[in-house]
Amino acid sequence: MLDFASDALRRIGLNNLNAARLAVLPATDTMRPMRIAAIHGEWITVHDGDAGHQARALPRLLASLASDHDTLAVGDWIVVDDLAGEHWIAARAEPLTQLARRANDGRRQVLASNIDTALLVMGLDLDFNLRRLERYIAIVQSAGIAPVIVLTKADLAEDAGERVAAVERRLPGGMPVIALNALSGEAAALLQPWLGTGQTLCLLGASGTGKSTLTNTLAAAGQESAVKTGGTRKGDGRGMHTTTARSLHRCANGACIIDTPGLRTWRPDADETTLSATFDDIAALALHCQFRDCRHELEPDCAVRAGTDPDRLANYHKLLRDARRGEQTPLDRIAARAKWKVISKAAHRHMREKGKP
Ligand SMILES: Nc1nc2c(ncn2[C@@H]2O[C@H](COP(=O)(O)OP(=O)(O)OP(=O)(O)O)[C@@H](O)[C@H]2O)c(=O)[nH]1
Ligand SMILES: [Zn+2]
Repeated sequence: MLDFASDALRRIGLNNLNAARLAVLPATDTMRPMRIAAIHGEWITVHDGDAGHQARALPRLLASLASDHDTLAVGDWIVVDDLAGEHWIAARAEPLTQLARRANDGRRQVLASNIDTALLVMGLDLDFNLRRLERYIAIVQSAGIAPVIVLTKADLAEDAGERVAAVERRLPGGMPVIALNALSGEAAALLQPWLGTGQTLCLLGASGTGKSTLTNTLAAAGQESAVKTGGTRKGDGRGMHTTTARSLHRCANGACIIDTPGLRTWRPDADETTLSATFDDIAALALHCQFRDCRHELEPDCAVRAGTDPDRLANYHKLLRDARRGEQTPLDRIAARAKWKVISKAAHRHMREKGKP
């Protein structure tokens, strides 16, 4: 039986849903539940809430994941076995969420697992791009992760109020939009609703928008509250560490932040394939379309149109168009428009001729 009673695990993000998925894994007395905190090739840093350990994954676990086009990722909950003094990852709990992208070689690459909330960080100063923000939202939501829009540098921007209003107008109602100064301790108070025990967050956004600054501020707030409540740690005597193990940071009220190099360098507007990867359901249906190169627009016997919510499909088409446009040069764009003109003229002519007696 695995032991989940430990507060230490809660501090690195264990919640009831994850615990339930860990509980169904086959486990022996020598196994302990832990979380993946960093991956460097074969060696994986696993954390038990008190300390990090270096571990490797059992080959049969890797093989079974690979056969499902899946891999281990930072944030995964796992059970670790102690075999002759070495740590081995024996099993992985089915992740609640996975943020993935399609690698250059076409393989699915999981960037992080079990993230509840993504803080989509955008600066109110220079980096202000609503389109990119919408793309982050689409990808994050399609992965089952809740987006929270965080507009940093509220202290620097003169027209902050106007820009916040512009974001709110553009996004669907009810989407949280928080403007703040990432350097100020106040940031933790504003984000309090998403920082509860057992919550895991990640920060996504362009370079220089304040992700590190905000992570440090939230982690420091966690430290303060631990001191305030008299929280001392038994064991290794290293004191309360904010950086748990490279990419897993503890913050206020028991939430934690995943900050891996993969997430840092990932951009939602990278390419078309990244985007398609987040619409796995469409990719799966597309295998059953009559035409191999079906675009799921007007083609006959399209399995995607038959099996997908029209609204979701429209959104998918729109995001793809945007992605392509982002990759086009101005000349490409003119050529694409000219091509459409020719096609629509031909279609009109065809209709007119068909209409003749
Ligand atoms: N005044 C002010 N400065 C901020 C705020 N947020 C970030 N900064 C500053 O902006 C600069 C960039 O912030 P970072 O936290 O390094 O940005 P980042 O998103 O982590 O950038 P990368 O590491 O390149 O991805 C730093 O000099 C911060 O001090 C803010 O809300 N107000
Ligand atoms: Zn189709």
